[in-house]
Amino acid sequence: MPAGVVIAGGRSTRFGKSDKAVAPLAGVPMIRRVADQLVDVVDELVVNCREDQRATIDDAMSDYPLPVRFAIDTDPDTGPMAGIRTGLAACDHHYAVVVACDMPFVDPAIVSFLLNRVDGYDAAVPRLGDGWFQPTHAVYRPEPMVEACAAALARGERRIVEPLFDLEYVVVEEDELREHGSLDSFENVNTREEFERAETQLEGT
Ligand SMILES: Nc1nc2c(ncn2[C@@H]2O[C@H](COP(=O)(O)OP(=O)(O)OP(=O)(O)O)[C@@H](O)[C@H]2O)c(=O)[nH]1
Ligand SMILES: [Mg+2]
Repeated sequence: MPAGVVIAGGRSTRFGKSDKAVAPLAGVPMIRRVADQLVDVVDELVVNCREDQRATIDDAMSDYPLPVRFAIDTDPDTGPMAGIRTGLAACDHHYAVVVACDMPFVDPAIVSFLLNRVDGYDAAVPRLGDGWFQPTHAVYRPEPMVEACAAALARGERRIVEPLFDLEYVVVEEDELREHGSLDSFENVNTREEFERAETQLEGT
C-alpha cells in the first residue's frame, strides 16, 4: 500500500483568521476528514505543515488508526509544491497519494483508480474538464517528484505543475475519473461560504 501525504502548510487567507486545516467541518476537523477518507487506501499518513500548526493538527489526528508522521516545512510559505516536496521527502514507499487538507470529499475509489493508473509512471495526475491539472490530488513516486520539485524551486519556479514536466506522468481525464468514483473528490474548500456549503453537503449524506 502507498503512503498518504496531506499538505496543510497554507495560511488559509481566503478562509479568514483561523487555520482551515483544523476547522471543525460538521464537527470533525477538516484534515481529519481527509485522513479518514484515506484509511483503506494507504498504510501510513505523513502530514506536511508548519511547526506552529503541529500541536493542533496532532490533536485533530488523535486515535487515527494508522501511523501518522509529520514532515515540517523547512521553508514555510513557499507554496503547495514545496509542501508536496517536503511531504514526499519523508516517504520511503514506492508510491504516495498526495491530497490537500482542504479536500474533505476525497474519494477512496478515485484514489484506488489513480493507483491503478500510475503503474509504470512517476505520477498519475487528474485533469478535470476545465483543463486544470490536480497535482494536490495525485499519486507520485516520491523520489523523482522530490527531485523535480527541488529542481523547479532552484529555478525560482513555484508553479505547482512545473515539476510534472520532468516526470513520466500519466494524465487521468475527468471522463475516466467519473466512471470510477465521485468528482466531489476534487472539491476544495477555500472560503467560509465553501466551508458552509461543504457542511450542508455532509449533513445531507
Ligand atoms: N507546505 C505548504 N503548503 C501550502 C502552502 N500554501 C498552500 N499550501 C497547501 O496547499 C493546499 C492548497 O492551497 P490553498 O487552497 O491555496 O490553501 P491556503 O494557501 O492555505 O489558502 P489561501 O491562503 O486562501 O490561498 C492546502 O492544503 C494548503 O495547506 C505553503 O506555502 N506551504
Ligand atoms: Mg494558497
